[in-house]
Amino acid sequence: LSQVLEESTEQRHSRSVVNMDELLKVEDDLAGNLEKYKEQLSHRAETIRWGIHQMKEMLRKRKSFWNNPFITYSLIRHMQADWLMWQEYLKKPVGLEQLIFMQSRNLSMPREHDFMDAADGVTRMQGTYQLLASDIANGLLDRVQYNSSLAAIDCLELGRDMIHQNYLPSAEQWILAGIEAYDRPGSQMEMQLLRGPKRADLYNILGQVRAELENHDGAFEAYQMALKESPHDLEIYQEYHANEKGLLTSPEKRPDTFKKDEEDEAYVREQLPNCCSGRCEVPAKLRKLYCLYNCVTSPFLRLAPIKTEILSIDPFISLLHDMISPKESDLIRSSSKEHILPSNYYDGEVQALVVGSSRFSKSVWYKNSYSKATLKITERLGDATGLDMNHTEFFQVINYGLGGFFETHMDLKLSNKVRFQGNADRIATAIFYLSNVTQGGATFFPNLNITVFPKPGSALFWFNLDHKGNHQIETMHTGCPVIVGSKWVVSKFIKDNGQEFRRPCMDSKSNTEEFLSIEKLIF
Ligand SMILES: O=C(O)CCC(=O)C(=O)O
Ligand SMILES: [Fe+2]
Repeated sequence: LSQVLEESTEQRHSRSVVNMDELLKVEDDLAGNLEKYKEQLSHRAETIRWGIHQMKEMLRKRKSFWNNPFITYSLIRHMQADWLMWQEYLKKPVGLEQLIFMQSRNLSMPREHDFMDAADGVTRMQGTYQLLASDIANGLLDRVQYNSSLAAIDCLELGRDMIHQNYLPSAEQWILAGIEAYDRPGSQMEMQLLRGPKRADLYNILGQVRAELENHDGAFEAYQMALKESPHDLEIYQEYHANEKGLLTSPEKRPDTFKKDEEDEAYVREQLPNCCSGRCEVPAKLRKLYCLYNCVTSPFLRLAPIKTEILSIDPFISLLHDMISPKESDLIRSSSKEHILPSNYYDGEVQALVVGSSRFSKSVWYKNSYSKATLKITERLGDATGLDMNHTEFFQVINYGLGGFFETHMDLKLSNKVRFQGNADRIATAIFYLSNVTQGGATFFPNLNITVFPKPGSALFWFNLDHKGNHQIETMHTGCPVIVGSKWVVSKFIKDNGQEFRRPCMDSKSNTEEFLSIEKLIF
């Protein structure tokens, strides 16, 4: 439990963009701190330059007037005292203050798991939207070209992450993208050359990956290139030599493994549905659906009907428009920033709440009465759905960052067996969209091929249970990875206990007079 608590209170920088401004502030402070170090160094260089100049001047004079007693005196004084002073001066460290400042910021710096989270975000995005490593590295994301790119070191680290997870074909593509990044203008900066990786390092790792993939030809070629870049590197030479021998002993090569294998590149494709991009065909039965003004589920709606799009009739899924104003969205987003923590979920295997890999986001729960904005949207949701908002769970404000997602799941908590013993479950779900997402981040129903892209102000609403109280398995859904942007949603789970008079249990849909819930629109 202590581990869970510790994990959930940690920053987990990659799981949301909410605290990105804090991170940018730390980066800004650190750069300022380094600048101070630079100034102190230049000041010191300036002092030394001045000192040398003075000494040379004096030396010239002393050489010409060496027999002058004053000169002799001053030389002795100088040699006895000034050089001691210089020793003290050189002993005085430069940058100690800046080092202490840097160390004081260590706690707010991203940790290794943040870095791994970020790498996971990129590969999840890559897999879901079927992106090529070289495209991502060049800023081409799911057919949209951005004015940004990854440096060789970023590609290499992603390649290493793939090696670590044993996804070698994908690793190969990332390393190739890294080699390509080297040839981009501006990439040969002194700092980059100093920090590495060197081109030879990239070719060397490429050789290792290809050898592992039993692509000996390719490995040999990579080592050759590595040696060309760094001819005196013994380690590379040994690898090269080993492969040369390997080639001689196994003449039957497998040239096809050397080919760029796009299938393998998107290795995580299976983990998430591949229609997050919304380009999949919608089933025929969903194509003829319609929109209408709802003025029936509450008397207030006669004055202010709610624009409602029916996305599916059975199970009932709808998109409700103008459900939350920009001002209310802003209020909820800004007030949640200080409370939001890495999202957790119940893991059946360990029987505990965990901050794990099924959800990459940050979130916080709020009562209906938390603020004016939550009170208002509670009321509006009650009006729009006809359900009793006294029987709901708290609102959950969620923010998704880089590659942020919510793995495919059902919102239900109980099995059919337990549900009918009087325990409350989630009869319906509403997801309010509080922001635009530049790219990606749809809510997707894989069993129906319905993809809903966040539109600020609208709310997605569906029933998780049918009229007899059974699971509606088709309502299984995914929060698709965000490609670019920040996704803000508020979810609301509506309990079944308490809705008996709004959405009564029924055997057939013929008896609908007493029906108050939103399905009244379609029956
Ligand atoms: O963020 C989304 O699109 C889905 C969120 C969700 O499924 C949930 O909160 O249960
Ligand atoms: Fe959900």
